[in-house]
Amino acid sequence: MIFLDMLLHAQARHQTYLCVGLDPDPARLPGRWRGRVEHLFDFCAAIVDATADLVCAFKPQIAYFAAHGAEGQLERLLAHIRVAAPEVPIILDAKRGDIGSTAEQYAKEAFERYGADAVTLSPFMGFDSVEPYLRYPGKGVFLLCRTSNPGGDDLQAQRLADVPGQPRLFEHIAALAQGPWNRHGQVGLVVGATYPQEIERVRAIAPTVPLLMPGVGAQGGDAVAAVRAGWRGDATGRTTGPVIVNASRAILYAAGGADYADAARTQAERLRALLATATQRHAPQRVN
Ligand SMILES: O=C(O)c1cc(=O)[nH]c(=O)n1[C@@H]1O[C@H](COP(=O)(O)O)[C@@H](O)[C@H]1O
Repeated sequence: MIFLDMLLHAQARHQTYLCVGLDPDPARLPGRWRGRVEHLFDFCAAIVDATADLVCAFKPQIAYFAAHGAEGQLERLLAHIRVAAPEVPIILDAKRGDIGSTAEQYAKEAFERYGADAVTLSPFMGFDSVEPYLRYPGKGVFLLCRTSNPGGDDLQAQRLADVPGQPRLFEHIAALAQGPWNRHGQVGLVVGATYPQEIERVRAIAPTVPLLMPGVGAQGGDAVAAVRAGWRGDATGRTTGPVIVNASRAILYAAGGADYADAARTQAERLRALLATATQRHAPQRVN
């Protein structure tokens, strides 16, 4: 199944906009696993098992594994998600961006080595740095647009004097993602839940692309405002502009002891319910 269909199907089936980010920090592992890199997989797999029916995506962050030479555990984790939650798409958070020949290798890593359904990318180097990922039919890419961090403004809010209307950079990225860069419906955007006004603006420019919205929980973003700004549906409640709200630390480290997976589930349930209030008239349509 292609990424977008998987996403909409998981959203409808699990009645959720929640994505759990898998960012395992060895220093924050529970109990006797604390500081022990060899337990990154065990920790994340338990989180996956505890939350699989509450999410529309999982988003493993590659740096949390690569920093410790634990890519093998990341491979095992993706394989585990496939078995434990075959209906849930996996967004590999890698934020790659490089010339075409190198991008081909990164695309191979994301889609062939790890078997992800989508990947996060920086659009900074232009379309030829994104195109190698789009050669994988049905796979998704999420371009950084208006990121969740305050420093995102440094570049993303700058106006482009040579583009008609002098849009801000993030607005121009949104227009590219909705239009010329999105030849086969594979492109989405990353917009921080910390900036609902900018989400509103991005949605006006890019009405149908999926929006990945990190920044709730630890970064203090307003989850409900973000969904209200980003989600679009028709009169029947069918999603026409999907949103995916990511939370990592708020769920992973909801408790520091043996009950960490139960606590993660409780947090995920709370956040899922909160997100549902944002589109109360139109919960994702249920499918079997
Ligand atoms: O691409 C991302 O996922 C991303 C983009 C962005 O603008 N801000 C952002 O926080 N992220 C990622 O989303 C996750 C947020 O983690 P928490 O703040 O713990 O929920 C991390 O994995 C970040 O790398």
